[in-house]
Amino acid sequence: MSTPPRLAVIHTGGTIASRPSPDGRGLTPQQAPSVPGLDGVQVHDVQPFSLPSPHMTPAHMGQLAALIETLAPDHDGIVVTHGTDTLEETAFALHLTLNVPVPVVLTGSMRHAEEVSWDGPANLLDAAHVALHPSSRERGPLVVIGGDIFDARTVTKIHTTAVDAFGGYPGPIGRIDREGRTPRLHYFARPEPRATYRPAHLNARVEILYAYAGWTGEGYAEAAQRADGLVIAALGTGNLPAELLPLIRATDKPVIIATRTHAGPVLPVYGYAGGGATLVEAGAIPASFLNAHKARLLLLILLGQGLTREQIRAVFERDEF
Ligand SMILES: NC(=O)C[C@H](N)C(=O)O
Repeated sequence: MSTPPRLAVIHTGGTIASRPSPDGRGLTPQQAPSVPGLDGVQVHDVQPFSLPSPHMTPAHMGQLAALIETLAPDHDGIVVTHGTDTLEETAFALHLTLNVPVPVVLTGSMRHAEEVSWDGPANLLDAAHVALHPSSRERGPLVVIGGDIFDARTVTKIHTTAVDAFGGYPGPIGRIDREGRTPRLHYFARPEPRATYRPAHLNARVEILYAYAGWTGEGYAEAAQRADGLVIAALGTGNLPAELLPLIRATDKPVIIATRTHAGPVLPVYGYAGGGATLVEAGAIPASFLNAHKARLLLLILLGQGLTREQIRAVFERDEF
């Protein structure tokens, strides 16, 4: 007789574990959900903490990575339930640091267990099927919501309330549906090799500044003084008002230029003061296609690994993530 597949489900909180709190103060994580209808699978539930995802920190992400590494040798797949607000950050931190042979799939829900449109069970079952599927191997951590399968590098939350709350350019890398009870899973591309990192710590201070028309650098000097590195959610292809150029030139810590635009790369093409080409000439590092909060995690991890500004530049320039 063949041994049943072994699935670990790590519960971390979020709406998928939430209900209205008895004191009437709103939703809070209370009870981890169980995977519905997974016949013949050995499920091992683990709950390292139970947090609303706005309370997640890089330290929790590191704790989660260590737990996954411990569980991986004895399981065929791992599902992580997580609040959706910062799910993409945890997924990307795991993408950058985890090197385990079994699929790791993050999921959550947008509606809680007492709503008519409760999407937790279906997302959890989809995530379990994806995690146990052999074609999910070697793809890095995945995110499964509403039947769509996303890569941790590109996935982002795109809606505050809709059930299909996740997207990101260029979109899902696969799809899971069910024919009756049989899962039907398709990937649209083959797995790619990926760099992983082993930071000694996740304590670097990396702050994000958000650019806007008329910004003359308010908050920049203070942030540059106290942080180990900065990320700027800049404009368009990575441009800023002219006043930022001398401030960036005077900063010897890494300054990463991401974009507040929701899709597309940062490219140093404009040569006016504050244009992307002038920022790079002044020492800034383009974030490629990473959004600001993912660029922040990559910088935090590279700083934790002790890389210099030029080594950090090389990682971003070569898309080694
Ligand atoms: N849908 C959700 O999970 C949102 C919730 N605020 C969280 O991220 O914990």
